Amino acid sequence: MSELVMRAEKLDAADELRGKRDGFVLDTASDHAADAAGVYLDGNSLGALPAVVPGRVEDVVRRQWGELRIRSWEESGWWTAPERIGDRIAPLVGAAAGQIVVGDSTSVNVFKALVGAVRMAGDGRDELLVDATTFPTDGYIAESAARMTGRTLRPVTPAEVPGALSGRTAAVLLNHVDYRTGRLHDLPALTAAVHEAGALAVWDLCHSAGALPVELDEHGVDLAVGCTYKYLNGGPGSPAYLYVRRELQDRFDSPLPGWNSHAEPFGMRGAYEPASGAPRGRVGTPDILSMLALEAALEVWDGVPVEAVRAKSLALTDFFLQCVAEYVPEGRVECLTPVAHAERGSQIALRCDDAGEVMKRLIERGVVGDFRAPDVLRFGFTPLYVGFADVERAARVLAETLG
Ligand SMILES: Cc1ncc(COP(=O)(O)O)c(C=O)c1O
Ligand SMILES: Nc1c(O)cccc1C(=O)C[C@H](N)C(=O)O
Repeated sequence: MSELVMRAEKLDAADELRGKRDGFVLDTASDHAADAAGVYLDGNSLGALPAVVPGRVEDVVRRQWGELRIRSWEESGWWTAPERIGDRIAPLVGAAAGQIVVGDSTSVNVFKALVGAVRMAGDGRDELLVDATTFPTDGYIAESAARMTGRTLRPVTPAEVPGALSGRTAAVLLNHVDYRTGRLHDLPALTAAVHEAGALAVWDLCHSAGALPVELDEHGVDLAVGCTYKYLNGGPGSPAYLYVRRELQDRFDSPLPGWNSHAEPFGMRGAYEPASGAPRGRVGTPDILSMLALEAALEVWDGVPVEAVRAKSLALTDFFLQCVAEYVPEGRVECLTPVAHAERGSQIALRCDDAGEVMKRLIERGVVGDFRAPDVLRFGFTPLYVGFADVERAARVLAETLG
């Protein structure tokens, strides 16, 4: 047995989150060739299925919808689900209750948050800064938000943000973890710099929530958005969330003031009067089936401290880098993810010229990561269900695939 295989066994034996894996539906050895039983390293795109979800969805469909029908808006708690589930996500992102609402896609929430931030910043500030390296949807929406609010959009890298801030800056949209490289940005320092300039900080948490501590309240983040289908395992297209810091809630002027965000939705009034608190971020009728699947999925977090998840995440990515260094011939791949823990999220991105082909072959052998154009192999490590033996096997199969 190789030294790395033995090391993986030891690390797995000492892993306090080991038992959490049983709470997920994952491949077993019999699904694949014995030497490459499914290793799922794509939870940074779509989290695996928590075992409690199918039964819950069945109950929501058959009993809550099929039998209770319209009564379920009250009796099954459908109407209040967006805030209730927001409060379930809150501790995972360091937020006190009452500040997060779940619903719509991340893209839609980026729009609400950015336009809301610009409106709160006031008329004198005519610039909007956006992370130039962002996942494309954030950039597209920021461009539209700037155009609609009459602001100028300035794309800058996160490192350039402090130098780009001025009295003209209304708001800044940043990513906590870069979707491509897995680089973790300094949320406390960047938020403080944005505040120093008198602007609002809006963070996209898609690649950090559920993988590492976020501490929104502690660092005074103004608004934040995130998806729930990656490290929160809510399922394909599960609803996203919007955080508006408590002190800003009364000033938040949503650009999508649908009837669900009205102070009295069933008053059916012609004049709009916004609800107070987190419900002000709602728009229209919530997507109950996805929303309640997410609520069930979040049960896997019961009793799991985010700090333990972070510690395991770093141990997994450290071990992957060690295995890659050991198995893959030098120079064949280039690691784009920072080695420093303070700068690393929960994924490793490796650059190689034939990345698209390599990922295809890896997936054929049961090691599932993903390819991001033009030349990046991405491997996401979800601490709740990825183990150290998986990591060793993935690196070994990668080396064999690279030839
Ligand atoms: C950083 C980031 N923002 C936004 C999105 C997606 O937004 P949406 O949920 O609207 O598809 C993703 C991934 O799809 C992402 O990685
Ligand atoms: N949301 C996705 C989808 O609907 C299809 C395929 C992939 C996704 C993703 O989430 C991509 C992901 N945000 C990324 O970091 O690349």
